Amino acid sequence: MPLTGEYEPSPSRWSRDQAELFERTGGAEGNTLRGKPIILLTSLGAKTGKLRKTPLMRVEHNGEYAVVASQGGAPTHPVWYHNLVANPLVELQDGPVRKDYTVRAVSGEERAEWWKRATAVWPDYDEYQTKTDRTIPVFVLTPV
Ligand SMILES: C[C@H](OP(=O)(O)OC[C@@H](O)[C@@H](O)[C@@H](O)Cn1c2nc(=O)[nH]c(=O)c-2cc2ccc(O)cc21)C(=O)N[C@@H](CCC(=O)N[C@@H](CCC(=O)O)C(=O)O)C(=O)O
Repeated sequence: MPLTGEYEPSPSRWSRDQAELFERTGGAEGNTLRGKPIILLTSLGAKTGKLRKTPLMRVEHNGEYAVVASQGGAPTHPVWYHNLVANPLVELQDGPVRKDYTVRAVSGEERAEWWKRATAVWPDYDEYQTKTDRTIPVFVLTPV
């Protein structure tokens, strides 16, 4: 059941423009960052209940995805992190395919496994982790 609500564009122009181009073209355009594939995550705002759309690196394995709340190694989590904690039902669009997923934060061995997959796509995640004391959260999305 797709998420319903009013879309609230991100104040981050870079991310908003890519999210809107990706969605407008059914994932045919705006689908990479420095040549690496991205996905579009739609989450429900933890405070506003509005639909938030966030482009993130595409980390996929056997139909599940991981999203990494890195925000470039900033000292705080990206705000969308709080949406996934509060509302662990999201939509993820990969190319033209958009599906519903349940979300869970992973830790320990499972996180290490997904972290390896994530850095295989986007090696910069390792560098981001050296820039901050916070453990960068990794969420795994399982199709509903
Ligand atoms: C600017 C801020 O964005 P953010 O949610 O912190 O997310 C920051 C970034 O992670 C986001 O811009 C990502 O898209 C950046 N980004 C990646 N960011 C990552 O963290 N990881 C990635 O792998 C990643 C890849 C990527 C690829 C392409 C691209 O264009 C951007 C990419 C934002 O949208 N703030 C809103 C609030 C958004 C929100 O969700 N509000 C909640 C409240 C949440 C709460 O505070 O409880 C609500 O509506 O209720 C505002 O200030 O009004």
